Amino acid sequence: MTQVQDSTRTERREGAETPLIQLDHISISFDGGRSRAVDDVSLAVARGTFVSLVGESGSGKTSLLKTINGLVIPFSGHVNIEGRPIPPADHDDDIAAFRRGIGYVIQDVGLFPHMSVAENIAVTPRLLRWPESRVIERVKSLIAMVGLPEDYATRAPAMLSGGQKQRVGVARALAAEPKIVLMDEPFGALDPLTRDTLGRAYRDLHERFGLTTIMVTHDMQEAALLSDRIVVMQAGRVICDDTPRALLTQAPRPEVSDLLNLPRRQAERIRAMIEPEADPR
Ligand SMILES: Nc1ncnc2c1ncn2[C@@H]1O[C@H](COP(=O)(O)OP(=O)(O)OP(=O)(O)O)[C@@H](O)[C@H]1O
Repeated sequence: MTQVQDSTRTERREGAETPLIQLDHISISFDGGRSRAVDDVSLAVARGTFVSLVGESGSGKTSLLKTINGLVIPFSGHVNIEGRPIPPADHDDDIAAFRRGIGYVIQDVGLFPHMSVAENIAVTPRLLRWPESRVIERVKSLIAMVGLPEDYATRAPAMLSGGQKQRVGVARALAAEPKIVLMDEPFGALDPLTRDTLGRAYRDLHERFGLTTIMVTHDMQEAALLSDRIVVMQAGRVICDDTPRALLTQAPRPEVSDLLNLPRRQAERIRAMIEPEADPR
């Protein structure tokens, strides 16, 4: 898990079958077409792949992510999941059912404050009218899988730390056995150690459940350590789409190098504080 993901695994997956998620020439505009937050982006994601969307603030990552669960409607272009278009936004029941099939984890996890941890995790299975025994079993196993003690099931969200809330958020997103999980800066508000631990725990769940995950992150190290594929966006366009290994070993364009090299430059600056003679500036 702490290793850079092997590119051969991704290539095998990418070639194996029809993409689970297909974005074709997606453009997004919030002002009726005068400007574009996302500009003609196409992306095919094979089943089982973990993709990170990275890029500077305002580059269109969140907007693009939200087209996959229909929270943002593209100005032009098509989104297909398993070869089918997503239901129209005005078909309330269809779009609600469709969204229940996609896990969604956001930075401010948005747990229902009046519900316990277990009740929060159970929301979607109950909406889907799972038998209660199955709901209870699922909640119990997810609480264990995300690394929370069993007796936290009855706690209110207000009694949890940020990292614990985020674990509940992950459990809730996985509760109804989605095939696809979308994550928007899921671990962004956490301290670096918790962030690393939770990221690796999530990657294990991604493998275990055979998920297809798309994660927006600002952290290139996190993207490199967790993903099979990194998509770099700039000003609404994709400027790079490759495996972490390829990105780290080949010479990408300068905008991408800047993002990739930041952790190394920071490490060098810290080293220079300790050993002034090693100052790279
Ligand atoms: N609901 C909205 N209404 C108007 N403009 C929006 C809306 N959502 C996003 N935008 C604009 O679209 C552009 C892309 O925003 P988006 O949130 O997708 O970028 P991002 O790469 O996810 O940024 P960040 O990393 O800061 O979250 C920005 O210029 C933003 O201001």
